[in-house]
Amino acid sequence: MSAALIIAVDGPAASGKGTIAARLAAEYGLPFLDTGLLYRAVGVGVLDAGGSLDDEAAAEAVARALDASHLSDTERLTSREAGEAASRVAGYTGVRAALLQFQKAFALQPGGAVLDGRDIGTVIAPEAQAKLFVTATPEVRATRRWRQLTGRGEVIAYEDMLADIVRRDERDAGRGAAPMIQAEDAVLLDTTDMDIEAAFDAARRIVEAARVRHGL
Ligand SMILES: Nc1ncnc2c1ncn2[C@@H]1O[C@H](COP(=O)(O)OP(=O)(O)OP(=O)(O)O)[C@@H](O)[C@H]1O
Ligand SMILES: Nc1ccn([C@@H]2O[C@H](COP(=O)(O)O)[C@@H](O)[C@H]2O)c(=O)n1
Repeated sequence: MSAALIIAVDGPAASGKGTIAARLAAEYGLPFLDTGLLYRAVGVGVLDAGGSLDDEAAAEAVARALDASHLSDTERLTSREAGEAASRVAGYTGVRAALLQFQKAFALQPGGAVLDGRDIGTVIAPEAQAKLFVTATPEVRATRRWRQLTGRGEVIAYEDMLADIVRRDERDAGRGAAPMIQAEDAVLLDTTDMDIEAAFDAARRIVEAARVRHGL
C-alpha cells in the first residue's frame, strides 16, 4: 500500500463539494465520507423522536446513539427539512464532540480517505495532504439545490431556497463550534461558472499538485 492520501473537501451548502468529493474518491480508489449526512441524521433523529431542535441534550443523545442504520434513508436525509435541522444541531458542541472520533478515525484509516463537510481541513483532518474549499455564489448554489429538490418532487420556491442557503451559510460560518472556514492551506475552488465536469477537472488538478508536493 502506498502512503496515505487524505483529501479534505469543505465548503458551503450546495457548492458541489459532495459531487466533487465522491468523484475524487472514485478516481483515487479511496473510501468516502459525506460528514453532512451525520449531522442530517442527528437533526432528523431529534425531529422523529418528537423533540425540539433547541434541546441540546436531546440532540447530543441522538448523536451518541448514531449508527449506520440511521444513514440509510438518503431521500429523507437529503431533504430540505433535514438540511435545516442539521445546521441547527451542528452548532452544539456536545453533538460535534459525539461525532468527532468516528470522523477522525475514518480520515486516518490506512491508505487514506476523502471526506467532505465544513470542518474537515480545520478540525477533523488538519493533516490532510490535499485540502479544497469549494464554493459558488449563493444564487448559483440555490439554483443547483432547487433543481435537485424540485426534480424529485419537493415543492419549493426559488426565493425560499435562496433564503435557506443564505441563512445556512450565516449559521455555519458564524457559530462558535468548528465554524465553516477555509483552512489556511486549502485551495479555493469557485465553481460558479463551471459545470460538474469542469469542477471535477479543476479539483483533480489541485489534488495532483498536492500529491507532487507531498511525494505521493
Ligand atoms: N458544477 C456544478 N454545476 C451544476 N450542478 C452541479 C455542480 N456541482 C454539483 N451540482 C449539482 O448541484 C447539486 C448539489 O451538489 P452537491 O450535493 O454535490 O453539493 P454539496 O455542496 O455537497 O451540498 P450539501 O450542502 O448537501 O453537502 C446536485 O444536484 C449536483 O448534481
Ligand atoms: N463537517 C460538517 C458537515 C456538516 N455540518 C452541518 O450539517 C449541515 C448539513 O450539511 P450538508 O453538507 O449535508 O449540507 C451543514 O449546514 C452544517 O451545519 C457541519 O457542521 N460540519
